Amino acid sequence: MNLRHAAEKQNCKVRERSMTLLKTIQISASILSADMANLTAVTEGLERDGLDMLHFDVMDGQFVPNITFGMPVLAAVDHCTNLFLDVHLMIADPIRYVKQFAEAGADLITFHIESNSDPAATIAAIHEAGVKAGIVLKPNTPWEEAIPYLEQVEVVLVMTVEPGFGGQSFLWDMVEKVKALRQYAQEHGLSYQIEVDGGINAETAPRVIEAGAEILVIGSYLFRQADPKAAMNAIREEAAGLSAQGRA
Ligand SMILES: O=C(CO)[C@H](O)[C@H](O)COP(=O)(O)O
Ligand SMILES: [Co+2]
Repeated sequence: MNLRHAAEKQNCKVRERSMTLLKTIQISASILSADMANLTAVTEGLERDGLDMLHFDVMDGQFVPNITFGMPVLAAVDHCTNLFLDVHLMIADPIRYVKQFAEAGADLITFHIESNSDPAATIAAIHEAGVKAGIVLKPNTPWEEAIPYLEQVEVVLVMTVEPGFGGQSFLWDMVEKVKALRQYAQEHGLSYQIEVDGGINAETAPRVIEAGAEILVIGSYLFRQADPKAAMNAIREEAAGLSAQGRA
């Protein structure tokens, strides 16, 4: 019995898979900072609060010096939520696991360009599995290394901390990388969305939005909030204000 079949036996509602990213600014909550013992309740609460996506940080202890969770956790959450599932693979040779993460419910799979799988083949495998594909750049990887793949991907994820751990401080130099990727998309008529991940909070969010980011991964900041809905709305209002001023 595969994971999807097994999870369907649970008494959870079946999620309608959304294959479109509709809103201008989307918030993807990194469950790395969530109360893992109460993941279903946390997910349901955030969905009610208007969250757009759930971000799964998959770490293997090889590509990054930390180990988190894999397909079984994704499959269990998939069958308890309608939220879009954003899977960030921080693993060696990610192409090996594309099919399994797709079967477990991923809507978007992002993988590191620095990993040892061929990026073009990995993007093709993700698309073949019926899932949106994205490439991830570590802070020290120049944005230009993404150029050969930018026509193929739906998302480019700019790491704004070193991958491996939640709760780190935002690397301000990454704002220029986001700007460069936004400018390249405009100049070449490309439609990839820019996602940022690491150290996003009320202070850093406006700066990355202004630079051109559309998907914000928020972990520790969101899960620290007494009122996550108010925190998400404040960031969206700030984004709307920047947009009205022509700054985003
Ligand atoms: O990919 C990640 C770490 O490798 C996490 O998604 C990221 O760090 C989010 O957590 P926080 O908002 O606490 O920085
Ligand atoms: Co992440």
